[in-house]
Amino acid sequence: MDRDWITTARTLSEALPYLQRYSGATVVVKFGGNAMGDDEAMADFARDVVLMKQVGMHPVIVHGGGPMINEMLTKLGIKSEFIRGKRVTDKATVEVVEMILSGLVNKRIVQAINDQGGRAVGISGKDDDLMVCEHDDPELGFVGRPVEMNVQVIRDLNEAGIIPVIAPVATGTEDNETFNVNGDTAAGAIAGALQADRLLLLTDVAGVKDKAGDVITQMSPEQVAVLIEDGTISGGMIPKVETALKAVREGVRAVVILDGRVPNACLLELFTEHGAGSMIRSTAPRVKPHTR
Ligand SMILES: Nc1ncnc2c1ncn2[C@@H]1O[C@H](COP(=O)(O)OP(=O)(O)O)[C@@H](O)[C@H]1O
Ligand SMILES: CC(=O)N[C@@H](CCC(=O)OP(=O)(O)O)C(=O)O
Repeated sequence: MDRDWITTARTLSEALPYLQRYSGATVVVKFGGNAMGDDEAMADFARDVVLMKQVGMHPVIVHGGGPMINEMLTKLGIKSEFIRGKRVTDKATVEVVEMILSGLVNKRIVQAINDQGGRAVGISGKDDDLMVCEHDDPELGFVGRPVEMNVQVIRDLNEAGIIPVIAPVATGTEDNETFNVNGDTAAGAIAGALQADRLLLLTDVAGVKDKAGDVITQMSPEQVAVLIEDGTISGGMIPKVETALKAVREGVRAVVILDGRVPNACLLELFTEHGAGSMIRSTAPRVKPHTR
């Protein structure tokens, strides 16, 4: 028989313990704008997500779209800057953010999943008051810090066989304000509220790197604090690791930061022993998040 088929059958067979372990598991996947790539890469990602659902997991997709927001802001002549990995967001900027994230990016992912035979529904943090925010830091403007999570809508979609695709835009606690939420922060808050089994943060690097540039495969919360303090972790990696720490404190079993540009990144992480990237697990007692 053709050796390729034998290898395929063996690979499927070797996946059995992982399929059993993750049956019924909730896995929140943060799909970063830099990890998205072209239509083919998007289709690959979508196929992994549909496969996860098919084998009995509950994948929940929270996406970013920073590069797409940058492109539109540049076209419109609106300047933008980041502080500790978060975009300073004024009124004009938050309108562009909502348009790009809830519109363009969200629907592209929804369509890609549906094209692979899945049933995806796109929502934002505003739908059913999923994510209610307060101002994160006054100098960031309309950047939200989630303070109340209402994740029943996600559970309902999961149970109905639907894959939720969530844009990180949220409602404020007063005046119907719209908040721009960092995609990692939103994914962490959703994973915490769902008490997810895994949070995968897909990005454009192989994982969190140490001073020498080598990926750190397992990290403790104490180690992360030191690496931020001494500047080894900077820019967009700061909200990622801060999210990871908060999520494990809130009860997420493990968070993995990995390269979403690698083909079948999610499947490699979940269904093989070749899981790559940096894993952060809790050592501290769990703190229940505020959730409905
Ligand atoms: N210690 C580090 N290890 C890996 N990446 C780092 C580190 N410190 C800063 N970074 C930067 O963080 C980036 C990932 O954050 P970001 O660009 O916001 O990704 P995404 O768009 O996927 O959310 C990497 O491309 C890298 O430039
Ligand atoms: C507050 C804040 O920084 N919001 C992000 C939201 C999008 C995002 O997080 O996109 P990536 O995951 O692709 O970086 C922004 O405006 O870029």
